Amino acid sequence: KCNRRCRMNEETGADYLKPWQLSECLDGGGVGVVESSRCTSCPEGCVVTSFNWPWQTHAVMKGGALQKVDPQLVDGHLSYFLGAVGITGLTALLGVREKGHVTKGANQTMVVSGAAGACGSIAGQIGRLDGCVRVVGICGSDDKCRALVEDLGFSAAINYRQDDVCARLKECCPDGIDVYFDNVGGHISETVIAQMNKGSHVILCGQISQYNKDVPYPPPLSVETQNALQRNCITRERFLVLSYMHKAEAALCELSQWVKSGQIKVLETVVNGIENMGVAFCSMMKGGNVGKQIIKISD
Ligand SMILES: NC(=O)C1=CN([C@@H]2O[C@H](COP(=O)(O)OP(=O)(O)OC[C@H]3O[C@@H](n4cnc5c(N)ncnc54)[C@H](OP(=O)(O)O)[C@@H]3O)[C@@H](O)[C@H]2O)C=CC1
Ligand SMILES: CCCCCC(=O)/C=C/[C@H]1[C@H](O)CC(=O)[C@@H]1CCCCCCC(=O)O
Repeated sequence: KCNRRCRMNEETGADYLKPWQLSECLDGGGVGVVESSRCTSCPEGCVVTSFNWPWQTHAVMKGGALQKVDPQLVDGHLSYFLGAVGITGLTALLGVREKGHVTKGANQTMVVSGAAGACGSIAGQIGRLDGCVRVVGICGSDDKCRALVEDLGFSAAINYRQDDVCARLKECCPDGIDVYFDNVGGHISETVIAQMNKGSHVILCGQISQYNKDVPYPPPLSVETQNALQRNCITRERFLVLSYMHKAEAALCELSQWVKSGQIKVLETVVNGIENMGVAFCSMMKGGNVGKQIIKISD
């Protein structure tokens, strides 16, 4: 079994995230301020983040398990450390840079699936900043499509729940597709790959449409799509952000500058109060968020 609901299944084959345990506090990415401390490296008042932040209003945590961050990097907007200037931004930036082969002046077209989610909304903007002349997003509602084009500067957006994805891709990508940032997998990705140019590149970021299925990661493709990859010399290599953490510091500086200068716009769906954590989590699992899903516990 290799699905990627790593926190909600005993055996996923992923070694980077362990399942939540019954009767133990749930955890996830979090950021906050130290209220009192016996740790010299994390004194009172400093801002810290962790991938294993307990879902509590207050928590006693080991200093060694926390990463100190500089609020100036996000102009005080601390939730950005969980998204655009955190693991999400790193996934988008390093995914594009390591696997996308985006080249300025090469007249490339990028397609992003899951484009209005946390990673996709940043990845498309990075594609544009790095030199793609056209960036097309695929997502699940007209409101999300509007946000991609009007707020984030995508060239076009396709609502996969309503539009004919194949026909709309042909319209929006008249020169074919050179780079595909794939967050979702399944039939959407097979439709995109069928329109990819010779020597083009798939950034295999995630396959969220397949995560509830009992299939290996990455999930198998149809024979037709495998043939298209081979015939057109399309690369499709597995990408995991944790394999590139030695590049994180420089990448976070770059993301911070782009966010502070407004060249990257950040979308967040913010829900207030720890009592709404469960509702927000379930909404996120159904695509209810535009940009990063954030729960604000306190000021
Ligand atoms: N490789 C790596 O190192 C990492 C990979 N990831 C992967 O990146 C991807 C995006 O994660 P992230 O942006 O944080 O998550 P989000 O939940 O913010 O966004 C994912 C989006 O995918 C869309 N989606 C969900 N189910 C389907 C489906 N069945 N078909 C089509 N679209 C669907 C949803 O929007 P809608 O359907 O409305 O468009 C949703 O908003 C995931 O696959 C995740 O596993 C994340 C972190 C690191
Ligand atoms: C310990 C910090 C984890 C940081 C990496 C990360 O963010 C991974 C998160 C996964 C989570 O389990 C749910 C997901 O959707 C995330 C991505 C998993 C898909 C990537 C698969 C890559 C691979 O295993 O090759």
